[in-house]
Amino acid sequence: MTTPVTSFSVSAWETRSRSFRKIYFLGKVVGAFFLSKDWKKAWPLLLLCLGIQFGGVYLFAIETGINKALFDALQYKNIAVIPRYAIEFVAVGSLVYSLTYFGVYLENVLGMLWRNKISVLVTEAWLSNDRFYFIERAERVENADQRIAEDVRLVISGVFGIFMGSLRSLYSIAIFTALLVRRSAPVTFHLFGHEITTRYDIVLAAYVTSILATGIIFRIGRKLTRLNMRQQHYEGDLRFILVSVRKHAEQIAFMARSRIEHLRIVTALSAVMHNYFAQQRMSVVISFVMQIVSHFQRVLPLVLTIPRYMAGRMTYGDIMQTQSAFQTLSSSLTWLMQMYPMYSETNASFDRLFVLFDAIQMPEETGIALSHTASDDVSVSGLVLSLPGKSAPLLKIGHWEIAPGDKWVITGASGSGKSTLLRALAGLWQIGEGAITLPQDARITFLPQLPYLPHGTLLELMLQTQPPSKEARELCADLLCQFRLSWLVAQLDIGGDWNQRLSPGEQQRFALARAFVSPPDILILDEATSGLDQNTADALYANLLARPDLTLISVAHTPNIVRLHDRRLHIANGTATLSETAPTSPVSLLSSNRKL
Ligand SMILES: Nc1ncnc2c1ncn2[C@@H]1O[C@H](COP(=O)(O)OP(=O)(O)OP(=O)(O)O)[C@@H](O)[C@H]1O
Repeated sequence: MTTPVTSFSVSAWETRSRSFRKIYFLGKVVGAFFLSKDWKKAWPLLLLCLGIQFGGVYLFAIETGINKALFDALQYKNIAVIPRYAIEFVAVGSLVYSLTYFGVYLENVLGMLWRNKISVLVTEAWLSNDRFYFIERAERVENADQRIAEDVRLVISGVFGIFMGSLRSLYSIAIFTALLVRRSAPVTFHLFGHEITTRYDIVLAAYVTSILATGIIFRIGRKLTRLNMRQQHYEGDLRFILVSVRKHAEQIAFMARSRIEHLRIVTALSAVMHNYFAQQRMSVVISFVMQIVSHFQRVLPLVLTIPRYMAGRMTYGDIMQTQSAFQTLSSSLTWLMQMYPMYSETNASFDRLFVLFDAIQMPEETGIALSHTASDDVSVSGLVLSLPGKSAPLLKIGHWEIAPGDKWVITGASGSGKSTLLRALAGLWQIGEGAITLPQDARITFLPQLPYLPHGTLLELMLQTQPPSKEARELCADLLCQFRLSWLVAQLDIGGDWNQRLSPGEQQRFALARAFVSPPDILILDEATSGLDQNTADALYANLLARPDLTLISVAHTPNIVRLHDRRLHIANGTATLSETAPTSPVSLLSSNRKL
């Protein structure tokens, strides 16, 4: 049983409750950036962002004071001080706006650094110990790619936005509530038969209207949140279909399925469009309600302060300052209360990301012990391969010993478990029981039926992580010639999608050539020459068999390939039997094909 050893590892993960695991993951998302060696970048940036936020709110409060003084000077025709206040107003206003934009820039930088860190860690955890393979094979998580690319971004921007927005709103509420307390007057009203008197009429008006506005918007907004989430889902479905058409272009073209695919795309597009229209209708309603509320909140402080102005208890500047403070307080209160939709969207993304993380951390159900020893032999004993959710075993092998230089072929009917056995040897199939030991110092290379050729030049694809030295280039050229791809030597530096350009048989030859850039001690082939004609397959096998130190384990169906091996593991009725192969010695082939 293996637990992924990653920067996110935690012991006995599966024994913890889901809530614990979620909180742990949230702690990791925050701690992996702010408590890691990145703290030297993270904390100064965060403190700078907070300073700018608080400074901006504080300066805005000062700006409202200057604004008041300016209007008071106008009211009392005190012309001499007007230029000074006007300059101060422009200077402080410019500073507020500059700080706001600089703050947004810094927040974006911090958000991107944080997102990058978490994406790197999640990707590392996903790719470590072949977790991505087990998760895909068991179909445990859908669209892992989308979760890494999209949900990390949404979670970071959501968590950061909620944190910064809440602090800014709380500070703003404190400052502008204090300011409005000074402008408020006593008011008496009746509520549920009780007479209530408060000294803070303007403050009360701001809180009550904000709560009411939030209630209305929240009611309508819940539907919008659902529509937003559905939109993401529909967009994801559309992307998935388009990617799958691109990936399976040839199969679709041969099957003449383009009309069906077109219909699938049109249906997915239609779901995107209809949901988008519903989303837009709801957005218009919400914007309309918000505009009305905001107009009302602009007029309300005037309604409350004008009688005091008329009675000479307030200046014109007081009215202007009160109105501005009232609007800022209302929008801060409303923001704080409207945080719920943002929270629910962030929570939905967090949940999706957590499901992936959880799947990565969960150890595989396993009974097969794979270990590495100092022995040169590969040894299999008491092996039982099972399928998920099925009690009847797929395949049983009592004892199987593979000595260095052995050439084994695995045969059996389709679906008998040949590839599954190879997966078990590679540590990619652990369901069952028994033990497999592999030589610890041997280089083992597995070749599936079709190789993985990501975008790149042929030289990059061949060398993988090795540096492209002159010797390495010569070796690649020689191997391409050995495996009958001499025409590719001139194209070593050409990049592109070689999976598309090369025929399956050429891809198989390329994979064999690539395998010998770092020559393996044990080469395991899963029908890795199935796309070749008999002569070419024979010749390539002759090349492999001519390497006496190379241990070869091949899955093959064709008798000519089977005959080339000196030992055979045959699977029938769920049981493996070991034997020598037919007497056709590969030696004659070797002599005629020694140089391919
Ligand atoms: N992830 C899985 N979940 C459930 N069943 C699986 C899974 N992977 C393989 N199987 C089943 O295990 C059986 C053996 O599959 P395997 O690929 O090993 O057969 P094979 O002998 O290599 O077949 P072929 O010669 O056609 O390649 C098949 O019935 C297959 O459907």
